[in-house]
Amino acid sequence: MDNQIIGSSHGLAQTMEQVNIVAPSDLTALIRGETGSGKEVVARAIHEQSPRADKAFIRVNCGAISPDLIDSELFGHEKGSFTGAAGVKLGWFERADGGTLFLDEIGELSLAAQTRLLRVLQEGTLNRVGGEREINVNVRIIAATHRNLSDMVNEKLFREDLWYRVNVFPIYLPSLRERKQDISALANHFSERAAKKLGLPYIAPTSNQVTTLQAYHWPGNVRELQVVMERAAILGQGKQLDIESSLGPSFKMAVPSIPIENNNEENKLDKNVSIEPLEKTIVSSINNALKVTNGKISGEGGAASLLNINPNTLRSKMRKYQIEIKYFPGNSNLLS
Ligand SMILES: Nc1ncnc2c1ncn2[C@@H]1O[C@H](COP(=O)(O)OP(=O)(O)OP(=O)(O)O)[C@@H](O)[C@H]1O
Repeated sequence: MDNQIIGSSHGLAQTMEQVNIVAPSDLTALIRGETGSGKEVVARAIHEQSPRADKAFIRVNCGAISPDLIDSELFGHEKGSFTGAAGVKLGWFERADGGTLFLDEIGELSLAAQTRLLRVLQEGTLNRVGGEREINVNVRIIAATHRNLSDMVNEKLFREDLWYRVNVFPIYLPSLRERKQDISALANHFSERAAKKLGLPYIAPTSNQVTTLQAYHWPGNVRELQVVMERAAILGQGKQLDIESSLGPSFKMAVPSIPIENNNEENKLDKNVSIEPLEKTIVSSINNALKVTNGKISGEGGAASLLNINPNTLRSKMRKYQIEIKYFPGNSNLLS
C-alpha cells in the first residue's frame, strides 16, 4: 500500500499535528470525518508512528458485523462451541494483541455490541465463545466515525460510558471541500497512480483543470477524487486527462444554488442551463461506465468503482432502469 499522506503540510497540517502528539502514547484516538476523507489513512499513520508499529494493525468495519456473530467476532471461539465452529477462531482483540485495533464506523455498532465492546475495554480480558480460560489482551484502540457520536449519545443510540472511553483524544479530519488547497497535489498523485496502474503515460492536470476540480463539492471526498482521476485517465486514453467528462453529470448536478424563483435581475436563472431528467442522467452515467469497463461491474476497474457506488447498488439500478449487460460484449460479469 502507498502510505504517502498528501496535504500533511497544508490542509491536513493541524490533523497531522494531532497525529504526532497522540501517536507515541497508548491513548485511544477517535477520528471524525466524512466518508472517504482519509480516516483509515490517519489511523494507519498513528499506528506507524507508535511503538506498536511492528505489530498488527487490524481494521474492522463495525457496520458490517452481523449481530448474531458479534461475540465470536470480538472474542473468537473455541472449536465446536456452536454449530459451524469447525476450528478455533481468534477474535479482533486477540488478532490485534500487542498492536492496534482500528474500529472503523464505530457509530454503526448495535447497542448490544457496544455493551460487549465496553466490557473488554474496561477489563482488558476476554473469554472466547465456548472457552473457560480468561485471556489477557493488550490492544491500542483507534476508532473512526462519520457520525456525530455526542448527538447519538443524546438520542440514546450510543452508550455514554463507551463514548467516554473512545473519545479520549478526538481528531477532526476536514472534508475535501474544506481543504481545497490540497486538491492540486492529490489530483497529481492520483493521476500518477492511475497512469502506472493502467500502463498509460502520466499527465499532470492543467491549472484550469485544477480550478474545475476545486469548484466541485466532493461529497465522496478523497476517494471520489481518486476515482475521478482514474476515470479521466481512462477516458483521455493517454493523450489527455478528460476531467470534464469524468466529472460528467455529477459535476453538473453539483450546482444546486440556482434560485428557481427570483425577481432580482442580478440573480436571474440562466435560461440556457440545460437540465435533464435525473433518471436520464443516471442511465447515461451507468451506460458510460459500462462502456468504459466493457461491462465489468465489480472489482478493481469495474463500473461500480468508477461510479463510486457499491456493486450491488449498481446491479439494482441496472435492474430498475433495465440496462442490459449483454450490450457490452466481452463481459463475463453477470448481472445477478
Ligand atoms: N491525504 C491523503 N493522501 C493520499 N491518499 C489519501 C489521502 N486521504 C485519503 N486517501 C486515499 O483515499 C481513499 C479513501 O481513504 P480512506 O479509506 O482512509 O477514507 P475513510 O475516511 O476511512 O473512508 P470510509 O469513511 O469509507 O471508511 C484511500 O484510497 C486513501 O488511500
